[in-house]
Amino acid sequence: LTVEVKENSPPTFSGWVPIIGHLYKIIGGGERLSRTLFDLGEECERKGGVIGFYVGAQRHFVIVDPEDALTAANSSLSKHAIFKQAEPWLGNGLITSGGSTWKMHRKLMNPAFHLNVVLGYLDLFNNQARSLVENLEDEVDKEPFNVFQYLSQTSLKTICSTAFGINVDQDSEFCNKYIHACEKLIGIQTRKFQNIWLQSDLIYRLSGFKKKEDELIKYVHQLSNSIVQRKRMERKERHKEVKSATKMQSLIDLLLNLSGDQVFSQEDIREEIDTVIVAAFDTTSWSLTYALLVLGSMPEIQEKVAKEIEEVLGPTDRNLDKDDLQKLVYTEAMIKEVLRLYNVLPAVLRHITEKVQLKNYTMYPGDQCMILINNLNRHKAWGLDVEQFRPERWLGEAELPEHHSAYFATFGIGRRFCIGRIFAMYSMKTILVHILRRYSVKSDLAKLRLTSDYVTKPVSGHFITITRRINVVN
Ligand code: HEM
Repeated sequence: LTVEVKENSPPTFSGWVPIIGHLYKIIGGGERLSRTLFDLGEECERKGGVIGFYVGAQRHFVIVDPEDALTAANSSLSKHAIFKQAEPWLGNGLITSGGSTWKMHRKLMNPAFHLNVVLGYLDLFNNQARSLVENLEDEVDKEPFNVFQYLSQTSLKTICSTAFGINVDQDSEFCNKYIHACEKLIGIQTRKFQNIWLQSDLIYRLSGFKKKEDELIKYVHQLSNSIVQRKRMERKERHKEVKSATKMQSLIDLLLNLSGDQVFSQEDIREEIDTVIVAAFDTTSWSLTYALLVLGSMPEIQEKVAKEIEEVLGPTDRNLDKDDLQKLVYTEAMIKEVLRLYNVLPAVLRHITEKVQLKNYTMYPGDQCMILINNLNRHKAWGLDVEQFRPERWLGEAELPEHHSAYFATFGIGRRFCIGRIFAMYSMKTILVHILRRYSVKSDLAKLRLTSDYVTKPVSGHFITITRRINVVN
């Protein structure tokens, strides 16, 4: 009835009890999970950067030490047990797979996320941003509203029209239901992980969760199936095998070409589409929501961004191009600072398959590992003002911590870092510029309360108001 002490074990998180370990600290809903993640991070920092957290007898290494985090992320590429819950939905897509499948798929899919491919989507980013700004007209000078509802539609339509080449602009109702279904699925699967009795097939069925989950999965698979069908038909009509050996093909063309070569099965393609869609739209739209919340509460920063936009784009309503994106340095710094302080994914989670030597401790096969992004992003190496929202820190190398890849973990760290990072940055920048060119935003960040459904999201305090800017061209 004691913790099994393996060689080189880290200190144990407080509150361990026999048999269940710390399990009782995660049972419940999202706010409970959020609280525990926060406590884990705090205690881990106090105890030197690595601690042990036990879900029953299952040991988790909780890591906030940047050097150990990088070692762990690079030497353990298999995903944590929580991702098992998502397999009926995402199968063996990039997020859930490990080992040789992940290695092969990642290598083959990398070219579709290359900078030049993303730059080729700029017109589509602009189109989606324009249509968002038009839709936001309904909210001008009105009561506070939930901007996530608009941003999630835009982010979903953006990923569909770019990486998958299909236009779902007219299907707003389907998009709404799709977004809602993904949110529900992530919620159900996180609760299943937290509340261990739900992991019994019998109880899961009896609780009604299984039926709900099956219905939701059937619904979301409609989109990936229809993407494959539509694209296959299009290609047939055009007699066009986009056999380009170049790096410039969209993800759907790349996947369909690989299926023609028998490298990817029909199932593999569907799983990768489902994976990329949810990985892209949910993270991006919450990050944009946080950006607007921050700007709405910090008028001086909002005005600096607006001024830069006017200087770079001039008094026109034109689309942003590649050069504009490069010139918008303060806007980019502001987005990075939002991502640093309001990271949407709380942790990088891994399953340990081989012995891994950290600085002072050893992880063994069968252990799980939880690298806390929030704590890395707020490491003392950022300086005394680490908690302060200060975009200027991104404007010169001198202000950034040395080796800052491990201190900025919002997109993950090590070899499994986010494949869509460039896509995310460019699409978010385009959307924010279009919004801020036309509107001023107001919000009250002090009221923000967060929860964790694996994705960190607000439960309250996230509504904004908008007014039209004076002296803007459009
Ligand atoms: C602000 C937006 C985003 C954030 C904060 C974010 C964050 C992350 C994080 C933390 C990981 C996990 C890394 C790990 O497990 O080590 C990840 C993985 C991934 N992301 Fe993103 N992401 C964002 C946007 C996107 C976009 C736009 C796409 C696609 C266009 C995308 C596709 C993926 C995929 C497919 C993976 C799995 C990669 C792998 O394991 O090889 N993400 N992302």
